[in-house]
Amino acid sequence: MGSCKDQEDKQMKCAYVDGAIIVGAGPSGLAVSACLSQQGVPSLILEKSDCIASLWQHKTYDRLKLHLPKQFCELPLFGFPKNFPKYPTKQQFIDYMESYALHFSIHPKFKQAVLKAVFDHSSGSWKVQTQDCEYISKWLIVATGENAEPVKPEIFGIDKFNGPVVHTSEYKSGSVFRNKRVLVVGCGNSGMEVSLDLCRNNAIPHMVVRNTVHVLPREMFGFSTFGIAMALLKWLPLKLVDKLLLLMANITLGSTEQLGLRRPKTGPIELKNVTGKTPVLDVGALSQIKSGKIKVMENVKEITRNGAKFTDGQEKEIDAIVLATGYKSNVPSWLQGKMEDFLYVKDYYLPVFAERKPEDKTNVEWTLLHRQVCGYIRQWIDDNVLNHVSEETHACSLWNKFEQLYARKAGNNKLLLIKKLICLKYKDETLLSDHLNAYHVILNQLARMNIKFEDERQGLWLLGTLPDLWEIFRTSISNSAPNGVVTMDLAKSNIMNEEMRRKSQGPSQSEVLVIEKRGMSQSRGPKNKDRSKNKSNRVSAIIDDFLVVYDDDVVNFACYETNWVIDSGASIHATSRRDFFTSYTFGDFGDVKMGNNGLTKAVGMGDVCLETNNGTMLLLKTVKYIPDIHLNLISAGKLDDEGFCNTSNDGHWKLTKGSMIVARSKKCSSLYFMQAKVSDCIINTMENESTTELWRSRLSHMSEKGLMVLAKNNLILE
Ligand SMILES: NC(=O)C1=CN([C@@H]2O[C@H](COP(=O)(O)OP(=O)(O)OC[C@H]3O[C@@H](n4cnc5c(N)ncnc54)[C@H](OP(=O)(O)O)[C@@H]3O)[C@@H](O)[C@H]2O)C=CC1
Ligand SMILES: O=C(O)C(=O)Cc1c[nH]c2ccccc12
Repeated sequence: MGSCKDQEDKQMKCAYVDGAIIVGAGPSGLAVSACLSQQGVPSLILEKSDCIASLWQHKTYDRLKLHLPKQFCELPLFGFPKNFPKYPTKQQFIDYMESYALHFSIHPKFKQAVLKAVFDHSSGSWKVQTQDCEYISKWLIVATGENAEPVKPEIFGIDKFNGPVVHTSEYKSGSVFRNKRVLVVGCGNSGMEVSLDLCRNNAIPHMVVRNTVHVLPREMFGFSTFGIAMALLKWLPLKLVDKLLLLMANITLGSTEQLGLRRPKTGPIELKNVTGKTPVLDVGALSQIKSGKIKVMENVKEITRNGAKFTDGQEKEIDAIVLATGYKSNVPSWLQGKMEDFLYVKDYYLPVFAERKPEDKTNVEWTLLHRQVCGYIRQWIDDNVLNHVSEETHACSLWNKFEQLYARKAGNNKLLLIKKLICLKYKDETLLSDHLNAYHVILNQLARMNIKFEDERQGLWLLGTLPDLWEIFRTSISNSAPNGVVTMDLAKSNIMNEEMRRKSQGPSQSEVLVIEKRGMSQSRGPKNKDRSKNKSNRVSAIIDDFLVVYDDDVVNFACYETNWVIDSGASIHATSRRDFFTSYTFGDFGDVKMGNNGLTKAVGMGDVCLETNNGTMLLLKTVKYIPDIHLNLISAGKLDDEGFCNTSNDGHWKLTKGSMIVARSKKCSSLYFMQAKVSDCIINTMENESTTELWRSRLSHMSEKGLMVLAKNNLILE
């Protein structure tokens, strides 16, 4: 497979990829990689998630099976195992993907969310930026699929709904909805299959059908409908195949109209070609609709606290909502360029811009190309605009209509987008990378309308989208920004680092311990209660006379003040804060053993200048930059080597140079905590005599038990 050569870069690591970059380790990405490697072309797959086929592994329900026979779903060069059933289960499909990757030695780079990909004309290469590296290659292959992001429409009143609201990507099984009335919004394959699963778990699904839909049987007369369709298409024109399919569907299923499932005027295959809308293959839902167990509802007008109002005036009480509203590609949010450029890249410009049909194309080819281009252009269009052009099959008129719509709505859209930008807030339970994507999408849309913001404003605004609970994180970034300028890159990389840090600690360990208050033994009860009201500060342990709180949003420093652990056992100085460095070299500075015996990498090294509590400047040399470490660490041994004198006596620790006291703290187990400000000046005033005022560390009284908690949470280096 491909390899990459790292290069030093001012802000961001950068890697030259030997071969092609493939974005996405789903079935398509793996297949492309395998085919390329068979031709001797190396490639590197960048994958946002932590595994291959992540949609299958993380975002599918338990009961899912392929609904096309396996021979239509196998990847090139290495087929399904012979013993797999005709319709493999989700787990079988995942196992097949895993063995496929193994067979071709495909090793994607995981947790690489592509934020931006731009073609650099001067070097003739693609620059693909993830949260922590810029990958450079001559070739970019986009294999992120059509289902990269769940679509969660804003339904009026849904924020007031009292029960759970889940998207099908989060739905696993109907067992948790037993005896509950569930509103399933959407009647694609997901909506139908989830409704069926709810029925089988004795829940009461109400499925919203707002539009026409083609429901076909999965099999007709013992043959898969898809197989029949593909076979007929070899011999007959598309429209005729559609007619035959509908005829046979009517024979096997009966009319679906009276069940509330009206068919579109366009046939199923033509509709799929033109709009991308997949026919629903029935795997049992239809008979549950017939028996009344799945209730078909019209579109939702409004969601109330405990129910829904429908457009036909009906009102129903409901206990939960499942959004089966589909997925969308995220490509337009990170692949930079104008739609027009992509028409040229894909050779799709002819139907839009050519005056008449080129002579080398037949009428059939020309019509097909028009339809393909229409389908392609529609992927770029917002849902609300899509409704106006969904029936258009002529590329040129679609383009004109689309331009008119946008031109007419431009002012309105600008306002809408600005409003969106202002209202965008990060929600704690979502992925930060998704939030960044959403932010980028708005900025890109505005940029396309010629509304551009300077880099610093973009960076500051991004920080502003974080909720109030992130105040300390936000302040620390803006305080420590070089020259006080928070660039977009700085804001982004800090936020992504923070997400990585949180993820690497796992859900139960994603908090940082903060010693909050001393002497609580008398007043624990009410204080606890008060704290628990505040979502961010949850009391999790009371240790001796200290209240230890887990704080979701406090990083291990307070604003400009930072805490440093001075460890007699550590052999290096280290921090996870890239912005602390006054000088910095990027590179591989070796593996570092973590408290939990895991290994992590030092990816840079440099100097950090601290102002200790008594105003003394302390220059830490060769501090390692370790993105995964959770504390700022000073090695006592290394200070000794640098000519300082570490003394500890009777639980007190003192750092001196000559006659000057540089810092003091109280000893706690084998560690000391020191508070210091990070300074960006490089002068070392150690040579100057200065006042030896004492300082008090907030953490200096931490109990041994507290340290054990820190250690357990992998916050301390061995
Ligand atoms: N077993 C399998 O192999 C399965 C395969 N799939 C595939 O996965 C892909 C995604 O399927 P799916 O998740 O069903 O998504 P789809 O996009 O196919 O369907 C989304 C549904 O939600 C409706 N919808 C969207 N927004 C709203 C709204 N605001 N109010 C009411 N209804 C709304 C759409 O209606 P409208 O048409 O009016 O826009 C449509 O019925 C498809 O290709 C599908 O074939 C899915 C499940 C199982
Ligand atoms: O499941 C999918 O994603 C499909 O595309 C299925 C499909 C596309 N065209 C068809 C025609 C008849 C039956 C199934 C399909």
